[in-house]
Amino acid sequence: MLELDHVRWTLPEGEPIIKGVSLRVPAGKLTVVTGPNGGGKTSIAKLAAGLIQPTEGRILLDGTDITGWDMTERARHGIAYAFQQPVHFKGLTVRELLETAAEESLDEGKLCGILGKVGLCTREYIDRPVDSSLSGGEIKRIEIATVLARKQAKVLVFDEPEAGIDLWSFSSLVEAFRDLKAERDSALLIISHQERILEVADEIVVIADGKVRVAGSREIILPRLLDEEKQSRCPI
Ligand SMILES: Nc1ncnc2c1ncn2[C@@H]1O[C@H](COP(=O)(O)OP(=O)(O)OP(=O)(O)O)[C@@H](O)[C@H]1O
Repeated sequence: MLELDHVRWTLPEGEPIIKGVSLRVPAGKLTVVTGPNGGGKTSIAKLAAGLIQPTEGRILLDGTDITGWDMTERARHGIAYAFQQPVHFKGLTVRELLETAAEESLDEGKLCGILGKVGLCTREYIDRPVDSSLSGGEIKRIEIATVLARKQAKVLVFDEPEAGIDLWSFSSLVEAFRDLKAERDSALLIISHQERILEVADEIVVIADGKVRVAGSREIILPRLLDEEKQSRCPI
């Protein structure tokens, strides 16, 4: 389980962005963080992955205080993170990237299986270099695939996996999240605005203005959010 315990994150200039957030991402469950633009969702994902450090509060992994650990240390201990804006891994092919993530060599069948989950069904991708010859949507999907490939990961964090992804690939991705929940005991944290991702959540946390506005089971929170949306009101 990943826990944020009264976490605050303040910019060096003194502006508070995350204003005392506590949340739990239990193993074997899918927790979706949603809320209005600029509310602090990506900042929470970055705090979880160790890209930024809290100004106050603690971050715990299975009860161990990992607040001071950087991203590399957290990755080594099983926290995998797919960025909202994907990064390029210069000089690596798709195969090398996925094998590095999986920490084993993967045959074509396994590689295609992982790529198929993000809608990249053809074998031609396997030996392509991960560089600017790939489209933004392809890079994004390959990055998500590297997180899916990390079988040993305890915590998987996806920041807006829907961004820049076509409808067909998105459908595969929603199925991949369903499968992840069913097949693994990892804690899943997804930042998303998408109703179809909210529909597969176990828990939903609504973040606005750097605070948790409401949190609870999907059965309780989703109908409220959809009702607010119909009335074009902010979910707070
Ligand atoms: N490094 C930074 N410097 C200055 N402002 C920042 C920084 N990081 C985040 N912010 C600000 O903090 C607020 C929260 O940003 P964040 O990216 O966490 O929001 P979000 O909920 O993920 O938004 P979106 O839904 O648009 O992706 C925004 O107003 C953003 O401009």
